[in-house]
Amino acid sequence: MFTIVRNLNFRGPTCSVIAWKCPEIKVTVVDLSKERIAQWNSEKLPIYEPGLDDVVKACRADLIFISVNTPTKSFGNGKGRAADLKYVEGAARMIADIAQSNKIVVEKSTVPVRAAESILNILSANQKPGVSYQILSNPEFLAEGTAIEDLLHADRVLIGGEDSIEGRAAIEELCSVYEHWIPRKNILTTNTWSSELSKLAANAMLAQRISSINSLSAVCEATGADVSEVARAVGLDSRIGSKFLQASIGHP
Ligand SMILES: NC(=O)C1=CN([C@@H]2O[C@H](COP(=O)(O)OP(=O)(O)OC[C@H]3O[C@@H](n4cnc5c(N)ncnc54)[C@H](O)[C@@H]3O)[C@@H](O)[C@H]2O)C=CC1
Ligand SMILES: O=C(O)[C@H]1O[C@H](OP(=O)(O)OP(=O)(O)OC[C@H]2O[C@@H](n3ccc(=O)[nH]c3=O)[C@H](O)[C@@H]2O)[C@H](O)[C@@H](O)[C@@H]1O
Repeated sequence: MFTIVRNLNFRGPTCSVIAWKCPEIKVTVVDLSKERIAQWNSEKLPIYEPGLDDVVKACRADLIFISVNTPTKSFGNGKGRAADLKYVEGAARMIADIAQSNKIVVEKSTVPVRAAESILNILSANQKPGVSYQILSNPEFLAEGTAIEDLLHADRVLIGGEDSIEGRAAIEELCSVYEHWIPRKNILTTNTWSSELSKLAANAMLAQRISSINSLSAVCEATGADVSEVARAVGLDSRIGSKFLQASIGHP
């Protein structure tokens, strides 16, 4: 999915929040799927959605967000484990094809570390004269069901980029969008690989907590302890914290 925001490109809930918080910015979502386009055009989603062709042809974006799906590979090396980057690579080829001026390409999809390098390789291999690229990593931390709340009151926004004059300028450009509603102190800037890895590390640590409390719930059953009492007692330790300590196969 691409979204052009006064010359930027974004994903669903994120771009809705940007459209709301940044009235001077024009937000346009682009998706390969006609069905998705129709959904964005439906009454449920409050943003205007022109067709993919028009947007691609008129692509004057300065910032382009790649927020495409990164499913688990279903064949080849890493089958059943690794992320399939074919949609990310397809999006990069599309950008290389349409770019007429310098672009900041923002990697919003959840990707393996150094995916930004693959994006840059694709863009560089198809680079036109007078067009240069900066790649930023800006992982999404929202959870489904609380997307808007997570976006509006994000604990932090993470932006990773190249440590160069151009890289830092690109980071600043993206910071200026988020600063419409996120306090600057909550916008973290890092190098590209730290940002990519932090997203995977956050997901892994959240999963570990659920996994640990679920294991403890088996111990509770065997011993007569009550897992919610244990979770509360453990979570009140400020070093541990109370979130993500609900044992279950998935709570509502
Ligand atoms: N959904 C969530 O709660 C979160 C998702 N993420 C990550 O964000 C990324 C996107 O996730 P979702 O939005 O849930 O996936 P999704 O599968 O719902 O949407 C991806 C969209 O990208 C479109 N697309 C694929 N290639 C394209 C191209 N070249 N040009 C234009 N559109 C293209 C597809 O048609 C699809 O509609 C994934 O990497 C996911 O891991 C990260 C955090 C939270
Ligand atoms: O990278 C992603 O895709 C997202 O993955 C998770 O989000 P998500 O999987 O949508 O939803 P969660 O709220 O994390 O819940 C995951 C599952 O764990 C369960 N859960 C959660 C918390 C808990 O204490 N116990 C528990 O069983 C939930 O019921 C749910 O079934 C992370 O929370 C997001 O920050 C991240 O952006």
